Amino acid sequence: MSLAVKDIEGSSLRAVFFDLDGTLVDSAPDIAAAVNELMAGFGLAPHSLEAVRGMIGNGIGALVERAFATHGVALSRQEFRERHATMIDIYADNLTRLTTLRPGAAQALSAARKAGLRTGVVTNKPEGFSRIILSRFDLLAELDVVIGGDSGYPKKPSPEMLLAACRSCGCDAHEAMLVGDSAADVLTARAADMACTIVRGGYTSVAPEGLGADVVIDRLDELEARFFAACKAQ
Ligand SMILES: O=C(O)COP(=O)(O)O
Ligand SMILES: [Mg+2]
Repeated sequence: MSLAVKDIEGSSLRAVFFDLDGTLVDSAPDIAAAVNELMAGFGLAPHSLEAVRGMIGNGIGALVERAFATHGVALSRQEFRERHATMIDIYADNLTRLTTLRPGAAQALSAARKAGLRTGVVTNKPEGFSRIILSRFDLLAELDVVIGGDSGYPKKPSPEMLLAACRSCGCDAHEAMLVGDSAADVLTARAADMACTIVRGGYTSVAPEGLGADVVIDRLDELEARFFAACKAQ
């Protein structure tokens, strides 16, 4: 266990930031439906839900590239721009049709608030889409900050989005934790010198234990007893 996690278990935790896709929400079914509508438009076969889960986490652009590359199609810059725009249009109409909240997500956020922590979402998904999804699940009001892949910072695994979330919550990286589901999240937290917890069952091709996180949990509502309770006692 890293020094950072030992510290925050000792109640110096002031903020908790969550990844969105695969962490707070299971959005892969809507993303897969949109990707497959895009594929069909180009006469390409649909991808399985499992395959699409493996393409999520580095932004919609990376997802579009991977979806075509898996069919052996390399896109020119112009083709990429057009298909990315089409994907955005398709997905915009289907953000919460099949998407569900991951178990314990709402409980974890409200427990963090009750413990007096600042809260945020740091995701590679566009910020506007993220806000719509969070609002649909009544989570937007529980958040101090939402930073998306188009909010003006380099995407995860660059640490900038996470550091911007810290600034906006008035805390230091050592006083915060990132809760995520994938390698991108662990790399982002490491680059920001922040503790990282991974929740099982998200979108990762590597087993959660192999990602190098400080802590691995089964469900988000484990965060309360593990980390937030000590803050409440302060
Ligand atoms: O890849 C995306 O668009 C978003 O993924 P994230 O919420 O896991 O960062
Ligand atoms: Mg994720």
